[in-house]
Amino acid sequence: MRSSEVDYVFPSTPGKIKIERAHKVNRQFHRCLGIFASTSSTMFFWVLFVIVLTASYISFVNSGSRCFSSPASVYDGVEWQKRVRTSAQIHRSNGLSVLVTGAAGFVGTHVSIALKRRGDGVVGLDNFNNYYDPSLKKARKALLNSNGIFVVEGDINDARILAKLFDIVAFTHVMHLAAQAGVRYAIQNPHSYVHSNIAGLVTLLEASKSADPQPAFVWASSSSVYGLNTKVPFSESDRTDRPASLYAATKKAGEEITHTYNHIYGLSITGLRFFTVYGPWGRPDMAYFSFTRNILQGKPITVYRGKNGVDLARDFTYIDDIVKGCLGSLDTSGKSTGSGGKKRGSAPYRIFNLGNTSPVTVPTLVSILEKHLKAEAKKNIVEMPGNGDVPFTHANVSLARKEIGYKPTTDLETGLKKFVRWYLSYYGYNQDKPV
Ligand SMILES: O=C(O)[C@H]1O[C@H](OP(=O)(O)OP(=O)(O)OC[C@H]2O[C@@H](n3ccc(=O)[nH]c3=O)[C@H](O)[C@@H]2O)[C@H](O)[C@@H](O)[C@@H]1O
Repeated sequence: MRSSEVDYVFPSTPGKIKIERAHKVNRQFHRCLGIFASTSSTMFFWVLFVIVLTASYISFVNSGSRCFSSPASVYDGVEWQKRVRTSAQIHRSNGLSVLVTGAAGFVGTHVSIALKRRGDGVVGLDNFNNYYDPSLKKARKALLNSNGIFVVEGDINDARILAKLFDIVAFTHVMHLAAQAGVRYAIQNPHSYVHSNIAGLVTLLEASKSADPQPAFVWASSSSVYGLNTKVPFSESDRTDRPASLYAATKKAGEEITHTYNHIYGLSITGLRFFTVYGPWGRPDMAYFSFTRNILQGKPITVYRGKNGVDLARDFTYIDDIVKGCLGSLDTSGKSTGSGGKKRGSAPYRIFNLGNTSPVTVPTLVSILEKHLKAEAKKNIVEMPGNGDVPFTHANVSLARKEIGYKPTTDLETGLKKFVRWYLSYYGYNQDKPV
C-alpha cells in the first residue's frame, strides 16, 4: 500500500512514518550540506542554512500536526472545555456521567439521547469516518446537539484527546460503541478492523484504567463471535473460538483484551453481544437499509441463500430494545476498583447477549419491507459467498434478563414499520439525500 493510501485509510494513526520521514529528509539535507559547505563562502552557507532549516522545520511541524485527527489547540480552548463540562453535567440524583464513543453512530445516537433524557451527563466522541455517508452522521450529530449533547470530533486512537476528556470530566462510565462495523467489508479493508476494534479499544482502555476515578466500561461486542456454532439458541457460555470473519475475530479479541484490563487494573467490564440491530437512524450498509433504498428506487437486491437452498436467518433486534439493554448494563455495572495502575479488589466482568430471541429469514425480512413500502423487490437470489457470513443467529437472553432486566418487546414487523416511516421522512420518496 502506498503511504498516501495509508494516510487516507488511517486518518488518526500517530504519525510515526511521517516523523521518521521528516528525520530522513533532515539527514539527507545534512549530508548534502557537508559537500556544499566545502565549496561555498561561509556567508552564503549560513544564509542558505537558515532558509533551509526553517523550511525543513515548517514541513516537520506540518507533517506532525497531520498525524493526529485534530490539533491539540482545538481541545484547549476555554469555550470547548465549557461545552464538554456542560454536556457532562448530571441532572438527577445518582445520575451517571458517560463518555459515549461512536456517539454519532446508529446505536450511539440512540443511547446518548436516552441517557440525556433521563438526566445523565453525556459527552460524545466520534471520528465521523466515511465508512458510510458522513452526512447521516452529521444529521445525527445535529439531533444530539438539539438534545444538549456535545459530540467531540476525535478518534479513539488519539490518546491525547482521551486524556484531555478524562482530565476535564470524572466520567462514571464509558459506553464504548465506536467500531469498524460490518461483517463482509472486512474482506476489502481488514486493517480498518484492527485499527478501530483492537488498537482503538486498547487506547481507550489505557485511558480508562489511568483515569481517577476509573469509570465502569460497557462496550459493544457482537453476535458474530458465535461464528460457526451450530448449537441454538446461542448462550454466553457457548464456544466462541471459531469466528467466520475478521470482524468477528476482532470482536472476540476485544472480549479477551477487556478481560485483561479487568484482571490487571480492576476495570469493571460489560461486553454486549448485539444481534443485527436495526431501526430509525440506522446504518446504510446493513441489509434492511440497503434493501429499502433499492426497492424504492426500483433497483434489484441480492438475497443470499445458504447451502442446499436453506434461507439465511437473523435474530433482528430493534434499537429501542438494545438501548434498554445498554442502559440496564450501565446501571448495574458495579464499580471499577483500581487507581494509579493498581487494583484494590476484583471488579465485575460480564458478557450478555442482547438479541430478540426469534430469528427471521432474510426472504421474510424482504416481504415485510415490500408490504410497508408498498412496492415489490426485484430479487436476485444467489448462494451465500464465502465472505464471512454465518447462516443464522439466535440469542438466548436469559442471563441478560436475570442480571440487567433485559426483555425485548419489538417484533420485526413492528420495528420495520417504524424504520420505514423514519426512512421516508428522512430521505423522502424521491431520496434526494445521499445514502
Ligand atoms: O449482529 C451482529 O453481530 C452483526 O449484525 C450485522 O451483521 P449482519 O447480521 O450480517 O447484518 P446485515 O449485513 O444486515 O445482513 C443481514 C442478513 O442479510 C443478508 N444479506 C446481506 C446483504 C445483502 O446484500 N444480501 C443479503 O442477503 C446477510 O447474509 C445476512 O444474513 C451488523 O452489520 C454487524 O455490524 C453486527 O455486528
